[in-house]
Amino acid sequence: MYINGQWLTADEQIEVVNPAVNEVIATVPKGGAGEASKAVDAAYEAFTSWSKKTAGERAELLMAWYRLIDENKEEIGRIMTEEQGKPLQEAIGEVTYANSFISWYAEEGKRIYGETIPASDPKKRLFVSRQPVGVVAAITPWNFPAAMITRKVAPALASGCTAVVKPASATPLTALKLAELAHEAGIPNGVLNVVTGDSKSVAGAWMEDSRVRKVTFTGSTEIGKVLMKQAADTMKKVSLELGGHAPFIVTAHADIEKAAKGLIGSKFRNAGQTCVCANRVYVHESIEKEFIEAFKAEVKTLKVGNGMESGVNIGPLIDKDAVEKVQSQLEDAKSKGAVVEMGGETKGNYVTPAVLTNVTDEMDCMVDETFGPLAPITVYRTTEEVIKRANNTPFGLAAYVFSEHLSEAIEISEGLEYGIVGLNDGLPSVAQAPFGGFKESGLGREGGHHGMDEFLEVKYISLGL
Ligand SMILES: NC(=O)C1=CN([C@@H]2O[C@H](COP(=O)(O)OP(=O)(O)OC[C@H]3O[C@@H](n4cnc5c(N)ncnc54)[C@H](OP(=O)(O)O)[C@@H]3O)[C@@H](O)[C@H]2O)C=CC1
Ligand SMILES: O=C(O)[C@H](O)CS(=O)(=O)O
Repeated sequence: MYINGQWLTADEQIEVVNPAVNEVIATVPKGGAGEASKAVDAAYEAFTSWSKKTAGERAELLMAWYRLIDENKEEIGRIMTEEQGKPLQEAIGEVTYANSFISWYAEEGKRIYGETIPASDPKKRLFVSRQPVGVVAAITPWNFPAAMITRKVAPALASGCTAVVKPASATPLTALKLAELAHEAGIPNGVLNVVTGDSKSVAGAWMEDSRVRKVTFTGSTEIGKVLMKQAADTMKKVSLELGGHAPFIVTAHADIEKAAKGLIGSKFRNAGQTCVCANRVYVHESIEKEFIEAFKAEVKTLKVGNGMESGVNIGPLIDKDAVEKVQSQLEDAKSKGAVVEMGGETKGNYVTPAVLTNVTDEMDCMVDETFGPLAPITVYRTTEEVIKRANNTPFGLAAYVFSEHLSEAIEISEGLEYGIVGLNDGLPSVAQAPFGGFKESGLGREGGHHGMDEFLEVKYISLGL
């Protein structure tokens, strides 16, 4: 654990397992409520001086961190592949993606503008400023061990906030490496703290602590709801990036090859373990066979294996529970009439990319988040039908539409109840754009100037002359 610029241990340890080979590769301290509170002490103490630095001074330190991360991206990538499983090139790509939040927010921190408001009383002047909220608690998932941390910590620190971070227990090593580089970059003690350990004890202590003014979480909707309820006791600001169930719509006017490649990118990134992965595919009946053949041809090119091997596209899932969930959805779909066109074989934590056809909305994979390499394809007939079916879910994070017909594409995009729409684009996530969901996919946005607002309080100053 990295608290107040110090590396701390604990009596108990948490084992870190390489999902590719199911072997323990490291242990990290199992912190609890005591360490959690110590981290808040440090962050609270550091807040005064850190928030009084100029945005330019904070930006310089963030960019020093950025440069060290960039210089070490291969090493960080290897750490990530070994603890999370994603192929090395994809892991290095995530480090670059994670770093883009640091560089983007280092600059954005210099643009936290206020405003003056014309007074209705000539003897008054009205001002509005935006100030850092204070100590931020960030709780992050295992599927993007670097990006889900910097997507929170970069805007928090750039705005003048300080942070306490609890990474997923499955993937703490990446977080600790990022902390080591932050220390080396000269980010002052207490500004960034990383506590590894029992999530309920660590997060529980943070949620009860009134000094923590903001909680930002990425993970399951189930845990997001727990945190939202806990936040109410001390009225913390809340940002939640939760589960998804993305529809992927291929219309009669789609560029078939572009759609097939777009689905490969959306569905099989991180072996299907992202909250914005296509989870159900709706293909217009008129192009069903043509699209399925094009998609299967692309799937055949995917290589499954240990992420450290060159040329591997699909690594292992995070653990056996994840494999069992995919297997369960596959068996359920088959029992309800789905045809397995290819894939779905399992060995250890590996699952070969599966393509299902003859799918109906009653199958579990069309309702529950898969978080694995399973592509269920169903057909639709009208635009009205597909919008209705695509929206028939409690989730609302990402959706995809492939159509070369402008008015059709706009009509569907506008009709979808989702925070992110990939229009002829299977990979929409970038640092400069707002990422977040409608409905039970979350609250708030990360990325872009919207993502900075999550760490700011608006203050109105009325000056009597
Ligand atoms: N919208 C988005 O951007 C994303 C959403 N997700 C969603 O998250 C799920 C998969 O990720 P996964 O990591 O398993 O999600 P979880 O919600 O189980 O875990 C996320 C984080 O929350 C912690 N946590 C678990 N239980 C509690 C608790 N009771 N109180 C406080 N913190 C807790 C975990 O710690 P520990 O590891 O120690 O248990 C981990 O750090 C999927 O539903 C996926 O869709 C995932 C990534 C991105
Ligand atoms: O954890 C996730 O799934 C990420 O939010 C997806 S993305 O931002 O990397 O697209």
